[in-house]
Amino acid sequence: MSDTDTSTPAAETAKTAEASKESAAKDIPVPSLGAGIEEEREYVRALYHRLDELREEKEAQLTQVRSSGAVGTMQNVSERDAFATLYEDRLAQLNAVDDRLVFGRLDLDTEETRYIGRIGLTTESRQRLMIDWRAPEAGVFYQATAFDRQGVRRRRHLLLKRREVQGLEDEVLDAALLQETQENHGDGALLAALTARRTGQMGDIVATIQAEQDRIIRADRSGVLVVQGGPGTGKTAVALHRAAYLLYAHRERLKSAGVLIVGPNATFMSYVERVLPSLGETGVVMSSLADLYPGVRGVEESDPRVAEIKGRLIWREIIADAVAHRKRSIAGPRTVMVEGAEVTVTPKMIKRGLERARATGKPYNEARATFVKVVVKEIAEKLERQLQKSSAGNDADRSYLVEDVRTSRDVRVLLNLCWLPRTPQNLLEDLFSKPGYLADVAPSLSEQERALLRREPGSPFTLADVPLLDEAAELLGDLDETAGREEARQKAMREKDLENAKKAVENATAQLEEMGIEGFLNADDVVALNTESGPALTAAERAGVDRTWTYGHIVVDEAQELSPMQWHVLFRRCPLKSFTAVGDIAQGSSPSAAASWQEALEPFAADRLRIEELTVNYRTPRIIVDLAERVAAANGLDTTSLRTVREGEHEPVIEQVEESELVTATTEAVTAEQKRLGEGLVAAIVPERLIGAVREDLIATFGKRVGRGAGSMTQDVVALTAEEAKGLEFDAVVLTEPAELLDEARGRIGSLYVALTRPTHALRVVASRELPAGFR
Ligand SMILES: Nc1ncnc2c1ncn2[C@@H]1O[C@H](COP(=O)(O)OP(=O)(O)OP(=O)(O)O)[C@@H](O)[C@H]1O
Repeated sequence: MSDTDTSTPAAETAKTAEASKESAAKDIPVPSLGAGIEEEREYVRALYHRLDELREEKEAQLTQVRSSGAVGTMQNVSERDAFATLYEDRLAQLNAVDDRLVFGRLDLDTEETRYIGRIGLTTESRQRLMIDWRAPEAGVFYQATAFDRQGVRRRRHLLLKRREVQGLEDEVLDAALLQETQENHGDGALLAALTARRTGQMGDIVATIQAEQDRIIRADRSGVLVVQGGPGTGKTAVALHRAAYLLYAHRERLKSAGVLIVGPNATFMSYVERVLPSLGETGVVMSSLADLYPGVRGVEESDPRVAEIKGRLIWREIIADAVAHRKRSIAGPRTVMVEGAEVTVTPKMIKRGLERARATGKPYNEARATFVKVVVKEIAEKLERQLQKSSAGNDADRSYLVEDVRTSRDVRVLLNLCWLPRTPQNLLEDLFSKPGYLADVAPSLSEQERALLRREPGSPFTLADVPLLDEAAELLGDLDETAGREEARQKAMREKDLENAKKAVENATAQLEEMGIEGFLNADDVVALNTESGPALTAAERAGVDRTWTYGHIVVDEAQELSPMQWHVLFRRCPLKSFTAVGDIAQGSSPSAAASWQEALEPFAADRLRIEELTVNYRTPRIIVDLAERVAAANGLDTTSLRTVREGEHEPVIEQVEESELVTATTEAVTAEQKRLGEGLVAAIVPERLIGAVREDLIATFGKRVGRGAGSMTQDVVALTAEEAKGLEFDAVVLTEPAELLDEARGRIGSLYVALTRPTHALRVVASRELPAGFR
């Protein structure tokens, strides 16, 4: 296809007919039911050939569109940018799905064969080569069982390494077929995935999604879906695949509104960041709870009591009162100087301004603009009357007076005294550094609680401050009253440009489809991608920097940790209340962690709550889960007993050492695990107090192989606190001084339970103190 093709419609039709005759002859033969690995390899090569072809086409189109001022029917720069964005997006998607492009094959009762892969692919002549895993026709690949075949005779897993088929795994569901074909047995695709070495970066599970997970992934978008599941049951994996599924099934709506994925911290976000791109989806916003307020990264709140207080919903009222508190009239008349003239401002004049501003119903800073306008006008009129009087009725034009009043220093001071312009940051800073102010607006907090909140001005904002900043921003509104107008003007201009772009894309849609790949952006998507902020920013990028952006869906991981205020902020960002929240009530360790999902979500979505449960642990072997469950039970934590996929080969090892040896013993334990595994990722989970020393000691032994947080491919040793280990997993874990981890969490067993369930293969405990109950 060429954007500059000027052939007549008749000539075009003739050409297309010829082309499809030619390509029909080139239909790619689908390997038969009895096909072995060589035939499958050939087919997979054909799939990659098609992928490469599409990629080349896209690259050529992109080069062409970039190098030309205006192409074909495109009339302006905006159109060109829209096309460039479209091609770049598609190219990024085609590149992202290269690794293990295809993973499944279905043979059906109808004799139809379907290949299942990361995206849908068709030839130019519309032969369907591969189906997107999210398409309805692919659903049976995950759902069919021997008891409920759903028309499936055989499910075949194609095990690829990069582009190469390395093996086949067959599950024959139709008994009659067992006689006819030779089954390919192996380790099992699922087991192979589960025992594979960890890299420090989460991978997708698209090839081996299990039926109970698939049902959740494809569940209806509306309402709040809570997925409760013990450690390692695939909650994070399911949440991310669900985001990809929803983007596929509701592309129109979600591509422009965006999907937000929220996780507990930056380490976790970088652990999961590659999953969605590997599924061909890039249009999501990922944010940790600390980053939800643009421009601020909340630091850890060091006192859990403070975090708990700041998590309460009463802050909606406290902040509303704090905002209202800074509006007041004056006690008596005040004289101000305007360009050498004295004017007396009366409380009545101020009151009229306050009332008019209040009547606008706008947020604080925006209503202040009305207040300023009204009072300035009142003063100017009074001044004019005075001048008229003193110049004996001289009716000269005195329209300049308004500007004189506005710029008078006295007037500005007076206006600020009555109605101070505020930012969320300075409002919070005042609340926490001025005890009198807090006492006035937060009578519901005890004196002791207020004392705990006290801090010096200039202290960094914390994780627990983030929702309070957001609440304040909502009530304060935009500080710069002119910003909105300029934005509106630019928006109108862009809308006009984009209407043209949309027309151009529509013209080309038919041709785009012929490129043979499903799920292309349509004209609306292109417009949506470009509206308001120009072609350089995608919807996701714009949403990420805009606090007031409302999303089409929000996914929350480790949702049990959220405080009521954090939920409050998230619900504001999705007025549709379309949520997927995954977590484990038993793993709760934050001071605001909820005791039940109902309790956590009732204030926001009582009638829209659905709870699903995942019950199989895919990560941790039985022998380690047994220990974790024993420790949990002995410490009064109520966990549902998990089924596990693997028994495990390595019994947990417990070493008792002297206090002074803790650090070196940790390094030795890491070394021992490294040796035992041969290759893989080993984590030392240690108390906060020891993290620095352990890291240093590990670096002395392992050098650059040591990383903190989610390691990259080259880092195979990491040292973290229990809090940081949340949601992550490692081939082996060395757990240092569990009794201290329990102290750190003020006796809450949740984070120790989390630490014990991180390994995929082995666990070693190093302790100097007495072990918490349940370890022996
Ligand atoms: N169907 C599956 N196929 C292959 N691997 C899977 C499957 N389901 C889960 N896993 C793997 O199991 C591990 C645990 O999954 P995940 O991290 O999503 O669990 P989780 O429930 O979020 O755990 P936690 O609550 O302990 O953080 C991951 O390595 C994931 O890739």
